[in-house]
Amino acid sequence: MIGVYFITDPDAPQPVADQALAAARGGARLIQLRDKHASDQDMAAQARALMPALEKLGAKLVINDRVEVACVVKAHGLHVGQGDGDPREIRRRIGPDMLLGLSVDCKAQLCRIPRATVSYLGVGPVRATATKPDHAPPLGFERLERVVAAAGYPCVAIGGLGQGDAAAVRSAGAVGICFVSAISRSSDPEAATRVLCAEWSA
Ligand SMILES: Cc1ncc(COP(=O)(O)OP(=O)(O)O)c(N)n1
Ligand SMILES: Cc1ncsc1CCOP(=O)(O)O
Ligand SMILES: [Mg+2]
Repeated sequence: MIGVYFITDPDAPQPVADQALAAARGGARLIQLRDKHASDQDMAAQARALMPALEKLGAKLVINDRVEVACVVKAHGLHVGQGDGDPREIRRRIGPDMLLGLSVDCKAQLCRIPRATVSYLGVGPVRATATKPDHAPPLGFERLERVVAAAGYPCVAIGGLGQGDAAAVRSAGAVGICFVSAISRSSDPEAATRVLCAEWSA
């Protein structure tokens, strides 16, 4: 069970490091560092600074998109999308032990996943979201359930999710629920994460 998974938001009021630590203190077990504009060097420095503190809090750090950064900092995980490269080649580069997440936005993408490469799937967006302006058409909860049922991999739901959604995501069969703005844009990200974790565990 993955549980609550937080992705950092460089456009939110609080610094990314504060968001990540607050989410981990609030109970998120996976924290993804996502910044479309940071240099690899800045991303690696941010990751190196965060990893020991996150580990102490029982959380793992996942790098978004940047295979090289994930390798250099020996991150716990890497998350890539459909357009971010061949998962088999990415698995070869990161080695057998690092978590590898892959985004899926429809059932048709499932049969193209190379066997024994991916650790989990990020399925969504469930709803439309301003956090990712280039997102695929929203799935809704019914199609989420159908994708999860057909996946054959542990799935986390993502996109437009917030308080009140955990029960529907769990009943769709997902093993985790992923948030950006529900945590990053809260006035108290740690407290917001606690509420989301309590809902997930209820
Ligand atoms: C857990 C999780 N699921 C999906 C995504 C989206 O990844 P991607 O499609 O590569 O889009 P970007 O995040 O790179 O804009 C994700 N990051 N995390
Ligand atoms: C990165 C990503 N991939 C699909 S939707 C999304 C953003 C989700 O952000 P929010 O939780 O604020 O809707
Ligand atoms: Mg990507």
